[in-house]
Amino acid sequence: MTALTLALSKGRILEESLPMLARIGLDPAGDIDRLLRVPSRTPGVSLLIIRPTDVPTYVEYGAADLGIVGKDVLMEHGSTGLYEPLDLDIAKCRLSVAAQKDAPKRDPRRRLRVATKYPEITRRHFADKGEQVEIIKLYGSMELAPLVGLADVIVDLVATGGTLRANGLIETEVICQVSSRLVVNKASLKTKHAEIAALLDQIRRAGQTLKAA
Ligand SMILES: Nc1ncnc2c1ncn2[C@@H]1O[C@H](COP(=O)(O)OP(=O)(O)OP(=O)(O)O)[C@@H](O)[C@H]1O
Ligand SMILES: O=P(O)(O)OC[C@H]1O[C@H](OP(=O)(O)OP(=O)(O)O)[C@H](O)[C@@H]1O
Repeated sequence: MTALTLALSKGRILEESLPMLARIGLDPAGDIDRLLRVPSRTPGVSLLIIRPTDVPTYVEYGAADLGIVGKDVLMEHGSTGLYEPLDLDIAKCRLSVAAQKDAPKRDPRRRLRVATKYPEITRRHFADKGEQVEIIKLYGSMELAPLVGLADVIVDLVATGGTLRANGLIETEVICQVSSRLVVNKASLKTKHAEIAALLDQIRRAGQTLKAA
C-alpha cells in the first residue's frame, strides 16, 4: 500500500477525532503524549501530532497528505493550496466579537482596538463593514484584554459562552460558525488518488455511524 501521512491538530481536536479514527483503524499505535510522529494501527498510515496552526502548512507543502484542522485556522491561514472535502462536525464553536458588558465610552475619533489571535479574519470582517480597526495580536487569554484596557473588543472562539460570562463579556456579533475539516494536499490527491478516496469514504461513513450512535 502507498504510504499516507495524516497531520492531526493536538489538543481538543485530537481528543475529539480519536473515536472516529479508532473506528477506521487509524488511531495512534504509540504514545501520543511524547511522540510527534506515530504509526497508526493501519500499516502504511502514519500520524503527525502537531499544533493546530501548523497543520495547513504541513499539508500545503506535502509533508502530510491529509490533515484535520479547525475552519478558524484554515480561514486565518488562507489555504488556497488545499482541498477541503469533509466537514467532520467536531470541535464545534463560533468565531465572535465580544465586548465588556458595561464598556466605558470610547472616544469616537480613535479607531476601535480589537485583540485577537485571528488578525486576518478580523481585518477582513471589519473591512467588509467599511470599518478600519487597530488589531492587537495575542496568542491566548483574549478575554483579559478588554478588562485591563488593552482593547475595546475581542474576536475569539465561543462555544458555551461560559468563558465570556465568567469575565463579564458579551457576544456582540457572530462572524462565522467553526468545526473541524479534513484537508488534503492537492498533489497527493492526484498521485495517491485511490488510497485517499478510500480513506475519505471510510471517514465519511465513520462520522455518520458516530452521529447515529
Ligand atoms: N471551546 C471550544 N469548543 C469547541 N471547539 C473549540 C473550542 N475552542 C477551540 N476549538 C477548536 O479547536 C481548535 C484547537 O483549539 P485548542 O484550544 O485545542 O488549541 P489551541 O491551544 O488554540 O492551539 P495553539 O496551540 O495552536 O494555540 C480551534 O482552532 C477550534 O477550531
Ligand atoms: O464558550 P466556551 O465554552 O467557554 O469556550 C470558549 C473558550 O474556548 C477556547 O479556549 P480554550 O478552552 O481552548 O483555551 P485556550 O484558548 O487557552 O487554548 C476559546 O479561546 C475560549 O476561551
